[in-house]
This record gives sequence, structure tokens and C-alpha cells, in this order.
Amino acid sequence: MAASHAQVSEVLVEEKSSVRILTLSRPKQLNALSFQMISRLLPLFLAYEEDPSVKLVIIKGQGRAFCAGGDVSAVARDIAQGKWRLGATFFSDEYMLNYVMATYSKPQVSILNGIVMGGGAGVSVHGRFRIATENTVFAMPETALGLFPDVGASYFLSRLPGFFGEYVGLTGARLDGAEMLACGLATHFVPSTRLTALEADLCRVGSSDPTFASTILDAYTQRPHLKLQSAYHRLDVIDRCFSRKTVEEIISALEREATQEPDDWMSATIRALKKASPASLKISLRSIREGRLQGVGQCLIREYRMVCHVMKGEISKDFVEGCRAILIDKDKNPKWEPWRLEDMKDSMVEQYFKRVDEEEGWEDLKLPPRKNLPASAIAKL
Ligand SMILES: CC(C)(COP(=O)(O)OP(=O)(O)OC[C@H]1O[C@@H](n2cnc3c(N)ncnc32)[C@H](O)[C@@H]1OP(=O)(O)O)[C@@H](O)C(=O)NCCC(=O)NCCSC(=O)/C=C/c1ccc(O)cc1
Repeated sequence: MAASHAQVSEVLVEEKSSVRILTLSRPKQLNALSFQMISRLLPLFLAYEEDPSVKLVIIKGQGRAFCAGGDVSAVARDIAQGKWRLGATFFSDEYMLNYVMATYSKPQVSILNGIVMGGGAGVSVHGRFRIATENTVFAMPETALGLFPDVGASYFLSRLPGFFGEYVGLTGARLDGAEMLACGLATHFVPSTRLTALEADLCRVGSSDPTFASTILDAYTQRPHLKLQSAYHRLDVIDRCFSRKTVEEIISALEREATQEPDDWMSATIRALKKASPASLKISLRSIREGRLQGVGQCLIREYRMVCHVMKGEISKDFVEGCRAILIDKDKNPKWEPWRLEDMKDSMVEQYFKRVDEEEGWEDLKLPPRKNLPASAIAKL
């Protein structure tokens, strides 16, 4: 099927010898992923995998963002009009793309020279090489939006050192390029002034064996210093608090630490948790914990069940409320339901992890078979 005008104009394609460069191009919306973008990226990635003349794929963003996430406002509109199944189609295609990237047989180089949030992490972190710069701002902000870290985040967050993934996923904390590199979300750090030269060098790669791209990237990478206030210096406190079994225990542990040694980081962390959707916090914690024991495909299948429940809104309607408060009315004052953590009962959390089976025609996410993959194609974190 021919690509539509929106598909073509929102993802720019350049062919440079054996390399394909894909540029996410909705700069005014910070390259938020539209349905058209996802449905263009997926067939392109599949075609490049089949094409022996393609050895490497570069993905980057136009303007000040790599990608600020899925286009939340479009989906919130659909849900408000009772069309949550349209959103489900968006997610199934998006997760499919995440899975293809996580199991991709050729190196994907993602250039993260700006904002990387939510769905933006999903189209980069699963790939082989992730290049951070001094402009990178990474976050998984979903709990502030009534959602949960999806796009395979329960896989990649649960693989971060200690309980850093729980910290990043529950609080929506922002990480800079140095922090992304330190925790493993990025594989390299390259100053933005060197990106043009790096891209030109990568275009000379003649093999899809990742060691060739790796040698080029190693020549450009730097070891940036973590800033003094970096959360990555707090791994001991993060592990002590975010390893707790429940969200309530995590907050109590942080509050105990704060009475002993109050500081700005501790207050900001507690504040972020208290402002987030209680329903989101509880399902996110369980999702990351389950992710620790699952492969990337299993994580995506489980997240798809969860996101369909979120969109159906039969347990909580926090996603529509979060979009209203953050992106539409921008009053930053969501009225969560339930409002208190203790009112989000285990039995309610449990429902998000079940099949949506009473729904006519609803099916679990079916991931495409991935055959004859080289050892380097396994999930990368
Ligand atoms: C911190 C940001 C990234 C930058 O702030 P800023 O520098 O002050 O810039 P603006 O907030 O003015 O953003 C510029 C424009 O981009 C738009 N935008 C900025 N992110 C977006 C965006 N994810 N979407 C749709 N317009 C956006 C934003 O609405 C605005 O549009 P406009 O008011 O018309 O100028 C800020 O935009 C922000 O918090 N964005 C939302 C980040 C976020 O929550 N990302 C989504 C995580 S959840 C996710 O990825 C999955 C979502 C999803 C859920 C269900 C689905 O079915 C499909 C997808």
C-alpha cells in the first residue's frame, strides 16, 4: 500500500549507501508519534531487515526533541468520544514496532539529541546503539498522565541497576545524557557538535555486524561527568526505598529518610509520587516487578492488556483526566479517582493484568514471528 502524505512528511527517509536515516518530523509537536508515523516506521524497519543492501538504520528527530512520546492528545480525543478501540490499534502497532526494534537483526543507531519521553524511549532504547548528547532530556512521565510506563518499559526499566528503574518509572524523574549513559539507557555520549561527522562516518559502514558500527561510535564517545546533584549518586537511598513491596511503603521509607537527612532531591521525589495517579503508581510498580522475570515480548503482551484496561476506563478514568490536566487545559491539577493510594485496592490492580475478554472481538497482542535472528538481535538491555 502506498504511504499517505502525512506518513511521508512526518517521517523523512534518506538513503546514504548502505545506511537508511529516518527523521521524525513533527517538530512543533516535539515529534510526538502519530498513528501515521508508527504505521510508516513499522513497514520501513521490516523492509530494511529484508533488504541485503541495508546494513544499518539511523533514527533521529527534527528540532529540539527526539520524540516527546505517543501523540497523547489525539488518543485522549478518541477515548472521550467513546472510541477506545482506535487507541488500541495505535498501541498494538506501536508495541509491534518496539518488538521489531528489540529483536532487530541489523544495528539501529538512535540519536537522542533532545527530549526523549514515553513512546520516544520505546522507539530508541530497544535498539542496539543509543547516543545521548548534552541536550538529552529523558523521562518516562506516564504516572503523571494517568498511564504507566509502557512501550516495553517494564522490560528495560527493570534491567537498570538496582531499583533505579522503579525510581525513574514511578516518579517520572528527568535524566540527562550523562545519567542515561551511567545507568545503561544510552550506550554512548557524543557532543552534539560532533553528530554530523559521526553520521557521515556511520554511512561508510559496510556490514550489519554491530562491531563495525561500535568501532566508529567508540571513536566519538566521551565520558561526561555526572552533575553533583544527580540521582545516580543516590543509588543507595533509591535501592533502600524503591525496593519496598508497595507504593505506600516506598513513600514511607522516603519520608523516614527525609526526616533524618532532608534535602531537595528527597522532597522532589516524595512530591512527584504524591502528585501522580495512585492507580498509575500501583499498576506501574507491579508491571516493572513482573517485567524483571519476563522477556521483552511477554512484557509487551502484558502491557497491551494493561493499556486496553486504561483506555476502557472501567477501573479508573485517570488517563483522560491526566491528559486534560497536563496537555489540554494545562491546569496541572488532575483530580485522580481513586484519590488516595489506600483506595486503590489490590483487587483493582489485579484487573489491569487480566485479559479484556468480555469485549467483543478483542484479542491479545500478537507479535510477529522473528526467524533466523543472529545472536546480536536479542533484546539489548
Ligand atoms: C516537557 C515537554 C516534553 C516539553 O515542554 P515544553 O518545552 O514546555 O513544550 P510544550 O509543552 O509547549 O510542547 C510543545 C508542543 O508539543 C506538544 N506535545 C508535547 N508532547 C506531546 C505529546 N506527547 N503528545 C502530543 N503533543 C505533545 C504540546 O502539546 C505543545 O503543543 P501546542 O500546545 O499546540 O504548542 C512537554 O511537552 C510534555 O510534558 N509533554 C508530554 C510528555 C509526555 O507526557 N509524553 C507522553 C508519555 S506517554 C506516551 O508516550 C504514550 C502516549 C499515548 C497514549 C495513548 C495512546 O493511544 C497513544 C500514545
